[in-house]
Amino acid sequence: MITMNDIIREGHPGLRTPAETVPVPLTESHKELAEKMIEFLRNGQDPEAAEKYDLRPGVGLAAPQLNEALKIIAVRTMDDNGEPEEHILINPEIVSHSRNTAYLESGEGCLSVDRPVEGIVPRYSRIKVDAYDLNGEKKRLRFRGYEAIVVQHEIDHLHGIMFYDRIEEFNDKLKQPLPPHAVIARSDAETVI
Ligand SMILES: CC(C)(C)[C@H](NC(=O)Nc1cc(F)cc(F)c1)C(=O)N(CC(=O)NO)CC1CCCC1
Ligand SMILES: [Zn+2]
Repeated sequence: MITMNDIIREGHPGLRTPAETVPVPLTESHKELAEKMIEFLRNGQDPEAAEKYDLRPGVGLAAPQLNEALKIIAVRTMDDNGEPEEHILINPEIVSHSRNTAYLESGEGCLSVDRPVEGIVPRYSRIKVDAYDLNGEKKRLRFRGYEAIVVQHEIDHLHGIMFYDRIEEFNDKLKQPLPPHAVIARSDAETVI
């Protein structure tokens, strides 16, 4: 099983290595890796397992964080009814997105970053993603709200992009604040304008 020791931290070149497209249908070993990634998120969100194996409560994980330069991401968030929603996305591509942007009011963190980094991370409010599932079936998914932010954070890892690469500085030259973004409260993950 994956534990925090398997996750590489900032400074490790693996986090800046662009991931390779995964051959479809998946090899057994790539399927196994994807399943271990989603299991890591399940364990991290189970208080007992998280305590027992000392896991951070992950909502998303990208293969490069395991020093595997492969286009595989796993996402596990709660839907509006508090039910877990899991996605394993192979070779995910954002094919279209909203013009609107959104961000988490409390900023973002990362399983590969062991320090708090202040600042807002602009994301698209809604995205359309083409990807393959574990069985090699092609699918087109739509994400919005908190889940869209997690998926964008993970797809960034496939391109060697860390969340803080996107933190905008207030444009002090013009002394103007950033253009209006929809703010997503971490708790209810509803878009609050
Ligand atoms: C870095 C860490 C803090 C562990 C973050 N977890 C997280 O936000 N958990 C969470 C959030 C809630 F709103 C409610 C809840 F129950 C648990 C996370 O997994 N990631 C994923 C990651 O590092 N992927 O590479 C960071 C998130 C920041 C924004 C999107 C993903
Ligand atoms: Zn991350």
